[in-house]
Amino acid sequence: MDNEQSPTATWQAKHRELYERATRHPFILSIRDGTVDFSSFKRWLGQDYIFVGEFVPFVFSVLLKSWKESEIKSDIEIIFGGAAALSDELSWFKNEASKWGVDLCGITPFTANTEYCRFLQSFTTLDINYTVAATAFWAIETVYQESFSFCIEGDHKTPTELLGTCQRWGNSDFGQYCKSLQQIADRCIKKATADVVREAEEVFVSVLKHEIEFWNMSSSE
Ligand SMILES: Cc1ncc(CO)c(N)n1
Repeated sequence: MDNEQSPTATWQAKHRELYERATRHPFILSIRDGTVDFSSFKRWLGQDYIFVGEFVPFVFSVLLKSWKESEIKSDIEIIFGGAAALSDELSWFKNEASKWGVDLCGITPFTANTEYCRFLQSFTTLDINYTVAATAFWAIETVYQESFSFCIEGDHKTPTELLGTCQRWGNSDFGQYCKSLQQIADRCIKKATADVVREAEEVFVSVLKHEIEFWNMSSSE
């Protein structure tokens, strides 16, 4: 894709170092090379279940904003698809947790998770505009897509027990969905005022930082 046509691709390049730290984190690399500590994986699983619980109102708020602000019907359909998939995602977490013996009721969120969830909550107010929220949504999904697809690409040694997890976010349909979210964000950004564009870029950077902290939290005690 031509970078001039895609503001988000420009930001991915401009913030390359941060982007790589989010999408090629040591935790992800340890899954890919098979050295991952399963207790870290279980910690990630329990924490991410809490995160996804907060992600539900976030995604629905993006859906509501697109309903109100976007004249493009396909935007609404794509975001609605993402929202509708969350019910299945929460069931997946419950099922996966029971396989690993993780008790989802007894989990307290760690600081990095609480802070990320608070960040998500800040988007649900109506004064955050669609462009900024759509950028955050795209970035959040894309970090997981790029991270987990790397674990099932090429010469990986990802443990069999973790393949399902990696495929959940790493599969090519999810990749296509992320590309659709990117097109939505790009189209909004191109039409936005300079202030909104600046805010969207800041939000992109914040998502990367929160994702890095989330991986750090999962992989260390
Ligand atoms: C922390 C985090 N980021 C992104 C996603 C993707 O939905 C997720 N489930 N959790």
